[in-house]
Amino acid sequence: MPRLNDTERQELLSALDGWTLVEGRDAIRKRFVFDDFNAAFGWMTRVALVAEPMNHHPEWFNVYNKVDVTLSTHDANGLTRRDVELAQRMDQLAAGLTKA
Ligand SMILES: C[C@H](O)[C@H](O)[C@H]1CNC2=NC(N)=NC(=O)C2=N1
Repeated sequence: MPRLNDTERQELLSALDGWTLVEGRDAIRKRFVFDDFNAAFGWMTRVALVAEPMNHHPEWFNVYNKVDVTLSTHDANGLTRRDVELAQRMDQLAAGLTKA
């Protein structure tokens, strides 16, 4: 899986909602804030069930109602379409559950 080229970065990454580039690494990140731990962990569980068959796994850190997610493709040492796909699936699964 090739890393995103400059054109793809401009098109695909700018279309993502709330994801930002990580400094010093070719990766994107987003903080999801839920009502409580149950909502956060329920979402993480649903994401896990989507990520596993994609064979694409998030780096994430959860405290109570917050989940900090970093996406990058380790095999490519940077961002690929797989990261964009997983980011979109995460956003879909979080729709209506996250706080501003
Ligand atoms: C061997 C296995 O296919 C790889 O380690 C998979 C698993 N999950 C992965 N997840 C992510 N985020 N990037 C990868 O390159 C990756 N590779």
